Amino acid sequence: TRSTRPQRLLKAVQKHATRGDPQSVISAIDHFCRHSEWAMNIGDEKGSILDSVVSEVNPEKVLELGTYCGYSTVRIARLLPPGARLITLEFNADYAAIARQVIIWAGLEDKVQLVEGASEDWIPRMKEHFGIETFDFVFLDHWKDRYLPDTKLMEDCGLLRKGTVLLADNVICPGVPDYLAYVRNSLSYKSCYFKSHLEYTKAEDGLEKSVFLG
Ligand SMILES: O=C(NCc1cccc(CNc2ccc3[nH]ncc3c2)c1)c1cc(-c2ccc(F)cc2)cc(O)c1O
Ligand SMILES: [Mg+2]
Repeated sequence: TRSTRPQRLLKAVQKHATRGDPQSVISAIDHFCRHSEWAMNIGDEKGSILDSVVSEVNPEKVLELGTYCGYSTVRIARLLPPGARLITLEFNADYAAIARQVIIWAGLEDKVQLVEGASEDWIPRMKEHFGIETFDFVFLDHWKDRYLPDTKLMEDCGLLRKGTVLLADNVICPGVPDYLAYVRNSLSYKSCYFKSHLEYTKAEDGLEKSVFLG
């Protein structure tokens, strides 16, 4: 049967990127998505904003909600200091299988733990299962109707500390209005918007950066 888009994206990485070279993996995926098939990676324009926020935070403990093919996982993990750890959650088993291979091709498997399952099942288990106290940085890029409930769940589970940075993709397109209203009106967050474009297109999109104030 016909291959899937994630399978074709992985093939492009294995054909054009150099093993162990994260930047070449990023470039190969961006080239594939611009010139062959659009895919819902954060992309190079929003990806540069992600890079600057990660570099500013310099996190030891990172949570990513929504791995997809591992593009943003690679973008984040390549910037982490030695000993830092990224846990990435992916509900879709087919996406997870591709992402594992992309992360290995980039040579970042030692920094990344990819967990298959739903955020609502795994967020309450972060402490006992992964020995995580709190996260320094959380990247939200999963189902858009889960951003708000999962943020509240992370608060309730004590996974956020004074200064934890949340960065949310797609706050304009597809949009996460309930989440935006919450982080922008809550006294527990300092929030700001980074205007950009939907990956590989001219449509408006952006990232919302929200610092938890405790
Ligand atoms: O919807 C999006 N992404 C989320 C998503 C989507 C599908 C499947 C999954 C399954 N993965 C999953 C689910 C639940 C989970 N719980 N915990 C982990 C976890 C993981 C996740 C998205 C859409 C567009 C977009 C599409 C079309 C268009 F025209 C414009 C824009 C652009 C994006 O950048 C996007 O990020
Ligand atoms: Mg996204």
